[in-house]
Amino acid sequence: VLFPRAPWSPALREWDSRYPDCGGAMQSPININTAETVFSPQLRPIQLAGYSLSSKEMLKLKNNGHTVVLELPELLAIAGGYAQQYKAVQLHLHWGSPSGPGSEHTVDNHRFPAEIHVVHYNTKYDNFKEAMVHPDGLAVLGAFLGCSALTLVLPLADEEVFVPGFNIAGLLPANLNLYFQYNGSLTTPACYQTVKWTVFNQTVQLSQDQISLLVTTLRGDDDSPLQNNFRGVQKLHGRHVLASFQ
Ligand SMILES: NS(=O)(=O)c1c(F)c(F)c(SCCc2ccc(C(=O)O)cc2)c(F)c1NC1CCCCCCC1
Ligand SMILES: [Zn+2]
Repeated sequence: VLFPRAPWSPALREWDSRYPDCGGAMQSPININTAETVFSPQLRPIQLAGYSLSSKEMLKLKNNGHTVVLELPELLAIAGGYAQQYKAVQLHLHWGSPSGPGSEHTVDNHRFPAEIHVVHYNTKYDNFKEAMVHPDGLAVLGAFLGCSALTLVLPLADEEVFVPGFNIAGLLPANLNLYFQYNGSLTTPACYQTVKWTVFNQTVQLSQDQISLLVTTLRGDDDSPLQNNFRGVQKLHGRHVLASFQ
């Protein structure tokens, strides 16, 4: 296991003592206060390469006790919007419960039903384990999941299933030009402060029954329902959030 099981109650401060970066000054997620974002016209549209996978590719979908993870082939890459090349590692979700939303980032203190993270690593490093400890090592594309129709294959099984490849770009908003960008961290121990975050402004639509199916079907480590797997928002400590739009 890469990281010991991260206890999801945000109240637990034990992360900081066991993982010093978790108490650092560049932590994620954050609340994005749109009145304080800095419009940066030099931010180019995010471009995805290799995201449309043939159904001959089989992808492992697993419940790792904290979230549902879809492992991605390194074919997928960010081809625009970042200064260096990043290749995909995996995507996973954060969600709430039948009684409340569960995105990790908030916008003007609004929490969305759920949030998808597509994690990539900088190809100047040999692999993501090497990359994740370097400040320019990781790039995560985050998108808010709203409520309307979307066909998202989710593991109803507890452990792992294989699903045929599909167009992973369909899990991200249609408009990749409107986004926020800031320097932050992994939102789970060891909270490495090595992530350049892109959070899209447009939400991706999911059907309500699929959201509720997600939050009630997956089981956590101790077989309790896996819900509210989001970390509380962290202080900016003087960081600026850039916006690709006004
Ligand atoms: N939002 S996030 O990107 O920080 C993130 C989370 F918030 C996450 F909660 C997770 S899952 C919790 C960490 C974990 C637990 C078990 C296993 C396993 O048994 O294989 C693996 C990982 C999780 F996997 C990730 N992303 C991973 C972080 C771990 C290693 C870096 C590269 C993959 C992205
Ligand atoms: Zn995440």
